[in-house]
Amino acid sequence: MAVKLLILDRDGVINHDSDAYIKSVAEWIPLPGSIEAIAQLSKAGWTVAVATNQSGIARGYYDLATLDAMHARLRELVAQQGGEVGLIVYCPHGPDEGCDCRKPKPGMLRTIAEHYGTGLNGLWFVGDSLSDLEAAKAVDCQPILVKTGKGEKTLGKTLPVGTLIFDDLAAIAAELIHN
Ligand SMILES: O=P(O)(O)OC[C@@H](O)[C@H]1O[C@@H](OP(=O)(O)O)[C@@H](O)[C@@H](O)[C@@H]1O
Ligand SMILES: [Mg+2]
Ligand SMILES: [Zn+2]
Repeated sequence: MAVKLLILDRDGVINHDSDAYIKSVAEWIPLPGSIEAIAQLSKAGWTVAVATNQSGIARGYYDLATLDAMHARLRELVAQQGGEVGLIVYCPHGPDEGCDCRKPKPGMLRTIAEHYGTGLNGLWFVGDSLSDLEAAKAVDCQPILVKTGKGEKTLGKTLPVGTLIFDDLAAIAAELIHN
């Protein structure tokens, strides 16, 4: 039986993104339909995990307490709709630190798969940036591009072979729940 585990990028997929980074809970604003989509998936038996680059920590734009508060808010909103959010993994490092977790490296995807005791092959990883899709490809996940956030801009780039494209997270939930 296929593992019902969906991995999501955060900024630009779950919530609005900003070139000025998302620096506070007040700036962390869900995209239309994203909370409902996560709740519906959860109630349909899917585990929804998150893998997010958060270089704003390394850059000093916000601290870990603020980042945790954003994720508590996400969990609270999904719980209000009767669903739950699974493991949230973030990379707090800057681009020049050479860590193993910053996308396009697949370290966070590996962490999530190990946490749930599953392989990565074919797991859907949903992102709005090319680095998300490249991370997916690196570990044989299925790269999924949404047009929200930076997705429209990413559409203009050369995408990994096999990338599937959806308008938004709601469309992905509809596809996974009803097929
Ligand atoms: O989309 P996810 O991975 O959830 O998070 C992306 C954020 O960490 C930020 O990533 C930054 O990229 P750099 O980290 O500066 O290259 C910029 O793209 C920001 O606009 C964006 O808010
Ligand atoms: Mg993103
Ligand atoms: Zn890292």
